[in-house]
Amino acid sequence: MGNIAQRAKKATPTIKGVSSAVLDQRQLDLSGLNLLNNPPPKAEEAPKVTYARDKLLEEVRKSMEAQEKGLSLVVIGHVDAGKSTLMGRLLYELGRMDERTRTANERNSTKVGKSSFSWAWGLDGTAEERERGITMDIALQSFSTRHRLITVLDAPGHKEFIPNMISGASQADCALLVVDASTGEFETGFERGGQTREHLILTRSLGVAQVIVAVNKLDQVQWERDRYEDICILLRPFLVQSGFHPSKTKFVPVAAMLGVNLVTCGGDDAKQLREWYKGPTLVDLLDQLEPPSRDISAPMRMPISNIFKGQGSGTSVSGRLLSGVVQVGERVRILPGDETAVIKTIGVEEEYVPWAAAGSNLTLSLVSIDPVQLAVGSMLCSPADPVPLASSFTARILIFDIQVPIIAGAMVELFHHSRDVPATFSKLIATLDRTSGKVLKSNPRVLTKTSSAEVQITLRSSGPSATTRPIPLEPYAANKAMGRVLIRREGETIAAGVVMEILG
Ligand SMILES: Nc1nc2c(ncn2[C@@H]2O[C@H](COP(=O)(O)OP(=O)(O)OP(=O)(O)O)[C@@H](O)[C@H]2O)c(=O)[nH]1
Repeated sequence: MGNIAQRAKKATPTIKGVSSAVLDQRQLDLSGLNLLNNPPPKAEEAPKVTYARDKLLEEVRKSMEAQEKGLSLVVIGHVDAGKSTLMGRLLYELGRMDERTRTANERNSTKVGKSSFSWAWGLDGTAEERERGITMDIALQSFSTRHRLITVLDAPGHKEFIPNMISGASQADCALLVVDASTGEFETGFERGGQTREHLILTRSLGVAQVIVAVNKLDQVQWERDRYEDICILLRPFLVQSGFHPSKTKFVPVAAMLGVNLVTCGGDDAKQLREWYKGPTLVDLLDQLEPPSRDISAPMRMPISNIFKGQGSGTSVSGRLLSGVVQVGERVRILPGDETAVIKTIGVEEEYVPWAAAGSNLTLSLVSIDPVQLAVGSMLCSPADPVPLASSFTARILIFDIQVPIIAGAMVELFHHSRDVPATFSKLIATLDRTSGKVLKSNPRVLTKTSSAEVQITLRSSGPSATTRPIPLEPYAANKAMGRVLIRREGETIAAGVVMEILG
């Protein structure tokens, strides 16, 4: 959880329209999350809500119309494609990283003999990440373009961190795929087993429909136009096959380390690129991303993706608000379990706010709750409209390019937002036509690669003594963001699907 916790530690939020006396108290609360010089614990008072629900919805609608259009972006791609470098350099070019931080990053990365990672230094937060030169957790940053406020989730490229990547992609509206144009490197990432393919399929399966492909490290191939175009030609059909509409797929040539064509295509380093490229920069493309529609009138749903336990001054949780609205003082139910908590503060983008709407990535500090009741993967929801708990359900799934076919009884890992639980394909109900969804065969014996099927999935206990705990899950028809699942087996993603019916 390094990065987000660090961000909370660094953040000194201000509250729009709130007096400084209140601000001080709230700032104290935030520093309380990080336990450094905490004042002695005090009994927590639960604040009261400000708005009646109708008034709040009205307020949210008004403000959404007036606001900068916000969206969250997951940065995906094969290990070492240059994702962290690209984000570090982009933040610097946009004035989100100051010169002092940049020099410190450069000095620190050189000190440990990893000077080529200096741009990634600020994003790859933990000591282990820096030592290994890879991203393990999801780093959260934000920046503004002319028309958009973009929250960035920098996902780890390394194969063993795919579960973190799933957690990142399930919080995103759009994706930035970084590919390495160097000779042989694009091919390695794109081969079976490379993360370029897997990340794209996963991201699309989790509902992300727009993607920008940054073809990076063009300096390594002498800025060759042919190399850039060959990569686009190889990727286009694969993107369509993975379910990205061509109109929602954009390509851009860049060299992240040199800062070429991120914000501008000026300067000496970009001279060779300018000879043949006259198109938009990366930021131009980011600025044109379509903001997604937000489901604000649906019941509140927020899966917990991180927890920061305080000593005395409450506990904070972070995650994406999938649907609905929340406000300070509101009581929320935590599922699974019977507990409720009261929202004391809402942090969005290093600012405290009185309310937040679907689509925002939030840090909520909670009171009137014993922190042991909170777990990563638990769901916060409105007490009046709790999420159903499921230990068995039917789903329509799309099977990936697997080598070992799936049979009834196959043991798998089920991923739903930040949660993963052991499960079994308890029944193979039917194979389906991939396009029309019509039943091709009832009760099939096996499911083979790239087929579509309806199956029954049942959770199982993780050990002989453990009992199976149902998880909060909803049919896709009731709540799109709540009804998507991914299925993995032995470290490989084998299928993605949508929940049809909760059986119990
Ligand atoms: N020549 C060149 N090297 C680059 C460029 N962008 C990144 N690199 C180098 O590529 C290496 C990997 O960069 P990272 O940004 O750490 O890659 P990543 O995709 O974030 O890697 P993971 O976090 O491990 O998935 C570093 O040595 C960078 O300096 C570029 O535009 N040109």
